[in-house]
Amino acid sequence: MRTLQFDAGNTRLKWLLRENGQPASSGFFCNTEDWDTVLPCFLDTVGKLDQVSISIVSADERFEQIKKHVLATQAVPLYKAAAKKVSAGVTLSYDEPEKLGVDRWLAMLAAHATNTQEIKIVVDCGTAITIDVLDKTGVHLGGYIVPGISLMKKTLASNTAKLRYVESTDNSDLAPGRNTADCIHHGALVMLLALVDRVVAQYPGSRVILSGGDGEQLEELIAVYKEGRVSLMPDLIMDGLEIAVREDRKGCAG
Ligand SMILES: Nc1ncnc2c1ncn2[C@@H]1O[C@H](COP(=O)(O)OP(=O)(O)OP(=O)(O)O)[C@@H](O)[C@H]1O
Ligand SMILES: CC(C)(CO)[C@@H](O)C(=O)NCCC(=O)O
Ligand SMILES: [K+]
Repeated sequence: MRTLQFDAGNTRLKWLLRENGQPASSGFFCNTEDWDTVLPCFLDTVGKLDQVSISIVSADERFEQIKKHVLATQAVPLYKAAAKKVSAGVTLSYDEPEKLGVDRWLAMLAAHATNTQEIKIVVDCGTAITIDVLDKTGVHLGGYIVPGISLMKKTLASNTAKLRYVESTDNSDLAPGRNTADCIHHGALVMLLALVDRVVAQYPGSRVILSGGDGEQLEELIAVYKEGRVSLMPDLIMDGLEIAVREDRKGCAG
């Protein structure tokens, strides 16, 4: 069984190829690339697939674009995940589940499936940063949406005369900056960490489950990391996508 998974975010289209459920290879395309050129090439070289599944939070046209190229190159079912009120032991707090970003939903499914009997603080550090709180029984208590690190810095650059966008330098330094670049970069990190630490402090004994493009640089900076209560799970959304497909199959069979 060969499954190709896509996680289409607002910055990148990530893919993961699984052989019999196990990750075999992975990569990404940037949203700024010409997908009409890169996707057909990629789908031609990836080999025969049995299934393609997708989590998408970027524009609907992007889904149509991926679908067009998948169906043109592979005779496979394409599964598009959507948030639900209840599935795989997770109960969503939204009255309108379809309004929740599917990436958040899938991250919660995968976090709950770790089965650790702890409150989970699911932190996904992508273009936007989302924090979702799941109680021990899988009930979603709610969440937060804030700009991601790059977005915070881009916003400063595009709304001021004297600030320019700066790439991160020494990531783990949280000291007050002594030049503009450090003031901006350390400021973004401290803001984000203050938020995460504050949410964690509200739920004693909770576990932080961390994912997304900027997840790794935050891991060791989160206060409860020292207590062994941070789990970096880079494939969180893809793991959630596996669970969602499995649950949907069960639903069809039953
Ligand atoms: N190779 C890379 N290309 C682009 N961004 C990267 C890369 N590696 C790390 N990043 C960081 O990852 C962040 C984007 O994270 P990610 O790729 O998870 O976002 P995304 O999936 O597009 O976002 P989202 O799912 O939130 O819409 C950027 O802010 C950037 O700092
Ligand atoms: C917040 C993002 C952009 C994070 O990728 C995504 O989950 C999304 O577009 N959500 C829709 C709004 C919501 O989740 O309430
Ligand atoms: K994401």
